[in-house]
Amino acid sequence: MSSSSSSSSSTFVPKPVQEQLSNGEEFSERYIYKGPDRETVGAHFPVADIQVVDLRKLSYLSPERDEELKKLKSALNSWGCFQAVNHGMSISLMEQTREATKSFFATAKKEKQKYARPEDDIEGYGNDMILSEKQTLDWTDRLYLTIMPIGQRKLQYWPQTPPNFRDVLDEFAKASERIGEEVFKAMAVSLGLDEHCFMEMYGKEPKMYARFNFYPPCPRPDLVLGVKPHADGSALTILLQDKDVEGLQVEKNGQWFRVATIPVALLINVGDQMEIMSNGYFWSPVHRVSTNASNERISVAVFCIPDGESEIEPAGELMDEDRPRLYKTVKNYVDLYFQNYQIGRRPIDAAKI
Ligand SMILES: O=C(O)CCC(=O)C(=O)O
Ligand SMILES: [Fe+2]
Repeated sequence: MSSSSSSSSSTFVPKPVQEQLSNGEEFSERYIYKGPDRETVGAHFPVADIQVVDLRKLSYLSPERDEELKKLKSALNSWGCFQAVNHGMSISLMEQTREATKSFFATAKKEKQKYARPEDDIEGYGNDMILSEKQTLDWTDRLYLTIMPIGQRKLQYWPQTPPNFRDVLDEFAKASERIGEEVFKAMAVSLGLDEHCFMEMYGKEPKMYARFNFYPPCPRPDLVLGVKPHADGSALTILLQDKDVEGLQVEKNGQWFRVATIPVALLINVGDQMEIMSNGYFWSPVHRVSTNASNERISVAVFCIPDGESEIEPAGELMDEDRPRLYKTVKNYVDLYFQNYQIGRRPIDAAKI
C-alpha cells in the first residue's frame, strides 16, 4: 500500500502515464528510480516458491485442515504471502473484474477525468499525491476507491464506464470481504490462537480499499519501476493479478524474486498491521512492481485496514520469555505509515520496540 496521504497537500500533479505515452513525449526523469537496489531494476530474477494454499481445506469439515493450516503458517512465516486457491471468488468474477479494469483504463481521457482524484482526497482516478520534489514517480495510473463499509463508499468516483463496473466491483468487494475474514481466522488458528483473536483487533468498522493499477508499457524497464519497493500498511492485502503479464517482485533475505501469476489464484500478503498483531511470526514482505517494454499490465489490490479506533498490538499468547514483545501498541497505523513512507523510512520500524 504505497498510495497516498491524508495530510499534506500536493505540489505538482503529473499527467497520467498513459497520456504521456500517447502524446509521444519523452518521459520525465522523475520516473527514474534512484533508491536502494537501483542496480537491480530490470534484472531477471528466479520465481519465488510461494506456497499455494487451498482455502477450502481450511474449513472445519476438511480432513486436511491441519496440514493446510501448517502450510499457511509456513508460507506467512517464510514469504509473508501465499497464493490462495478455492477461495470462493468465482473464476468468472475474477475475469469480469480484470476486464472491467482494462476497459476503464481504455476509455477516453475525458470519461476517466470524471472520476479524477481531487487534490485533497486520496480517492479517485490519477496518481498518488506528490509530496516532495524528490519523490520518484511510479509508472502506473490508478483508481483508488473505498469498497467497505458500504456506507463509506464515494460513488462519485465509481466509474460508470464500462456500464457493469459498479456491479462487478460490488460483487468483488463482497467476495473479498468474505475471503479476508476467513483468512484472518485461519491465521489466528494456525498460531494456536482463538479464531476471533485477529478479527477482534480488526475491529467493528474495518475499512477495505481497492486500488486498480494500470501499468502501461514502459520504454526503459531498466530504469523505471511500476511501483517502488514498499510493504503494505494494511493488515492483509488481497491481490488479483493480471492473468498473463507478470510484474510483481518480492524481497527475501536481500534478494528479489518474481511472483508467478496463477490465473485462478489470489495472492494474499501480510501487511504491517498483521506483522504487529502476530508479534512478527508473520511478516509483511517488501515488494515492488517491474515495468516491461511491450505489454500493459493491470492488477487490483484490496487493502484490509483495521478500524481506526482499534488498538493494534501483539496477541498476548504470542509473547513469552523466549519471545519478547517486539512491537508497540499502535492506533490508526495508516497515519504513522504515511508519515514515515514520505521520508523514505520503513513505517514498521517506528512500531518496533
Ligand atoms: O501490481 C501489483 O502486482 C502490486 C501492487 C502493489 O503492491 C500495491 O498496489 O500495493
Ligand atoms: Fe503493495
